[in-house]
Amino acid sequence: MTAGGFDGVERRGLMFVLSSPSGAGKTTLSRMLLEREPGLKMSVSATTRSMRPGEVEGRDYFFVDKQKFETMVEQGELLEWATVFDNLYGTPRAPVEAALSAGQDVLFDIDWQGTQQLHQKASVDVVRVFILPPSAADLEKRLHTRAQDSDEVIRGRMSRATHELSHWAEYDYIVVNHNVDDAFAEVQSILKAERLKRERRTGLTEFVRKLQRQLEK
Ligand SMILES: Nc1nc2c(ncn2[C@@H]2O[C@H](COP(=O)(O)OP(=O)(O)O)[C@@H](O)[C@H]2O)c(=O)[nH]1
Ligand SMILES: Nc1ncnc2c1ncn2[C@@H]1O[C@H](COP(=O)(O)OP(=O)(O)O)[C@@H](O)[C@H]1O
Repeated sequence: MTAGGFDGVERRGLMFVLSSPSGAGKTTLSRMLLEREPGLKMSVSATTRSMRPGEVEGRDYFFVDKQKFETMVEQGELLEWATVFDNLYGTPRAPVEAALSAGQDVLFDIDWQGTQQLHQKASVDVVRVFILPPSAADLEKRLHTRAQDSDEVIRGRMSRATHELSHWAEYDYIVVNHNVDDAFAEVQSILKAERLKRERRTGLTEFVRKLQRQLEK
């Protein structure tokens, strides 16, 4: 799991997790990160929920039925999985392992249950970021402006928000999404700083040795 360091120092790939109550802005921030951050690949989850207008199979999710999802669980094909809003969601293992071994970082839009499972499996490689909405009224407004769910589904998402929120303290970083450009800048800074962490930079010893040899000449 060695990522080509952008400054010539090899490092281990990391798993960058964004969680939030539904509607706080994870999908928006994920898309911005993927557009602007080279070396970052989205983990596309499998889900039993139905496709929303505008969603694309294989880009937003792999849409599967319950039977197929259960087979994936039985065959150990999922790195983590959980039930959210009465639907099943899970992270296919193979693409994550392939991306990490090809030297890429992986971005996850998963809930607190999945984050806990990933952290148990690979704690040092997992960076957990929780996105907060500025207020409950903003959250509800965003769910309505997204215009992809019925009023009943939105009510369900709002009532679940309290539960999702209660897990905020299990995360390494908290970003309040008032303004999308500011929130994006914060998330991007977290990624940049985490990429520079000494413990991930497997090539540092060799790099410093080389520097020392140069200095001794
Ligand atoms: N544990 C887990 N949660 C997931 C996965 N994929 C998506 N989720 C979470 O499921 C929740 C519902 O996702 P979705 O139906 O797309 O609605 P959204 O909240 O509007 O993005 C969100 O909290 C996602 O982060 C996954 O593979 N594993
Ligand atoms: N800072 C923001 N201010 C206003 N609207 C936002 C902001 N961030 C996201 N949105 C909008 O809120 C809605 C929900 O955002 P989305 O990224 O789909 O949230 P999530 O993936 O967390 O459910 C979308 O319509 C999105 O364009």
